[in-house]
Amino acid sequence: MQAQNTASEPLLEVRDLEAWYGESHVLHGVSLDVREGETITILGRNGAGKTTTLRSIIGIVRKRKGVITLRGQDLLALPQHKVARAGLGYVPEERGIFASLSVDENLSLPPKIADGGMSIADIYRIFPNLEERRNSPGTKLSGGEQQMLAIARILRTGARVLLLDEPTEGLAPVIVQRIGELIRTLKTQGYTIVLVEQNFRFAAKLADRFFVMEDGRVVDTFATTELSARMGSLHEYLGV
Ligand SMILES: Nc1ncnc2c1ncn2[C@@H]1O[C@H](COP(=O)(O)OP(=O)(O)OP(=O)(O)O)[C@@H](O)[C@H]1O
Repeated sequence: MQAQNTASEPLLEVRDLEAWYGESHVLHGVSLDVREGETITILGRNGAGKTTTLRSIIGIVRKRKGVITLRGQDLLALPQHKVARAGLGYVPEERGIFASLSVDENLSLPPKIADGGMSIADIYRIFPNLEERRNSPGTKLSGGEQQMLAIARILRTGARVLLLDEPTEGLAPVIVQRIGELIRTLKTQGYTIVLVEQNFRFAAKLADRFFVMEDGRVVDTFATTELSARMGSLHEYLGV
């Protein structure tokens, strides 16, 4: 069947994705898709395979099978550095900033992968707290500041599709709120966002659609408008 219109076609599509760490078969057929400008959230218990899904998309996990396309381009065939160049930015759970370098230095280092990356001035406009800390080394930043710096670094590159792994983990509620505002700002600027979250209440305010993972598979998907009707089954999947 023909697609009805191009606007609803996925920008990023993952189909029947399987992945392995060595001999350990971890993903058993993950299927999900994200449209341009959309925010999706991947939910699931610890060990369900959420992080592995992001790592497989970005190409850190190399032993994979299935289909991953971005704007129709086959990402499975690309070496990792070319995946980033296709316009994907990944913020890992461990944040990956340079601890010994200052905020300014961290923001000066990311490679440009596409046009439209934010300037350092743009970054400081949306992260005023980072500007106040611009000469502080990464080690001296709070968890929330580190998270913001990790996201800011990706925004410097020009990536328009952001894969964010548990950005709120371990952060105080007031900082979680700040991260939520930031993601909302990015959404209004047209970024496409894949958010892995355990904090369901946080994700509920941001996502357009949800994908629920269990044992290396997507077992449910629904739009935010269906959320209240799904609460019962979600409690079961997530054990919350
Ligand atoms: N480097 C690794 N080597 C071997 N097995 C791994 C590795 N990383 C994760 N796993 C296993 O893969 C499975 C999926 O883990 P993954 O980190 O993707 O889950 P997750 O849903 O992101 O959970 P969490 O919220 O705990 O990070 C788990 O069984 C985990 O133990």
